[in-house]
Amino acid sequence: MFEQLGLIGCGLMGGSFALALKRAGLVRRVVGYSKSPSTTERARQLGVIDIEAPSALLAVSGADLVLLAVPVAAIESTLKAIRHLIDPNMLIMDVGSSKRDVVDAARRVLKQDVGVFVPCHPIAGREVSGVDNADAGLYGGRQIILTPIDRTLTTKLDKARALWQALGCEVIEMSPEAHDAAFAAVSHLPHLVAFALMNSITGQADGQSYLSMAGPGFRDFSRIAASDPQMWRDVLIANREEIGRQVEHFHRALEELQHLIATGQTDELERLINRASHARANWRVSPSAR
Ligand SMILES: NC(=O)C1=CN([C@@H]2O[C@H](COP(=O)(O)OP(=O)(O)OC[C@H]3O[C@@H](n4cnc5c(N)ncnc54)[C@H](O)[C@@H]3O)[C@@H](O)[C@H]2O)C=CC1
Ligand SMILES: O=C(O)C(=O)Cc1ccc(O)cc1
Repeated sequence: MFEQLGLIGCGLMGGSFALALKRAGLVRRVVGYSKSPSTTERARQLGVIDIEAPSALLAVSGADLVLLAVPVAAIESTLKAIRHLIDPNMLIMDVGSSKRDVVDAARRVLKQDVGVFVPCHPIAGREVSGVDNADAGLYGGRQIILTPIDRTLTTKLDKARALWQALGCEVIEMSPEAHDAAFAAVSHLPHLVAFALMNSITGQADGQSYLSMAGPGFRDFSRIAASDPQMWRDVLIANREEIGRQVEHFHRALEELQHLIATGQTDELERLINRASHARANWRVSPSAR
């Protein structure tokens, strides 16, 4: 049981975390801060937070648990804003979609106090953002990746693991580097491709007319293109090296298919589609992707 959650970033992820914690009876009170005062006010009106804080520092004052649920490019400035009130009794976590940049920022800003920070990435979320979409059930049954570093205190890591498990998550641990390599492939590239697909169609003279005829396959494929622009701008920039590698792999795969189509190599084309089809059919849907 935590006395006080200091929530910085009262949006989809932060708001859902606060609601989940409250529903599980794991927190006595939630003090929240978001950059825009109207968002913080809305979070209180919705019962996501109990008290509005006028600054990140004041949200952290008196907290034994702190969650940073802001876009990844805002993590460093947020840590700078709160560092004077960080004490050894606190557990500080984030939910950012990239991890190397986040741990680098935490090392730079927190220095000898970095051990209280446990970097987290819930493989839960949606293409919508904002506190109005906050949902106490968002995390249940999902995977959560923890990316501790050498300085992360074992006591804090254990506490973070127990907390996410109490919210019904399956906890996985890996290095920030391994995380960023994997999620460049299975999350960041798919979002990038979805953005590119939408722009490629809408950039054509008849694009709107084509879109008006699209069916369920297009709907499934393109859903994530509606995701939050600021959040994704930050993630794509933060993990640019790994994403660059994945874009090259993807280019090669696309060019190979394009070549087979252009040259009418039906057998080889079918072999490659067959490979993709089997891989997708045999993909054991993890809890986080259900
Ligand atoms: N949306 C998703 O599906 C997932 C998002 N994430 C990560 O979660 C984090 C938050 O994303 P969402 O909740 O989806 O975004 P959101 O836009 O719903 O919420 C972010 C909140 O942070 C506030 N904010 C922005 N800059 C701030 C600052 N400097 N100080 C204080 N508040 C600030 C915004 O006003 C907003 O209320 C991001 O780092 C994202 O990478 C992780 C997993 C899934
Ligand atoms: O909308 C979806 O299906 C997602 O994939 C949500 C999501 C977005 C970003 C993350 O870092 C993790 C999950």
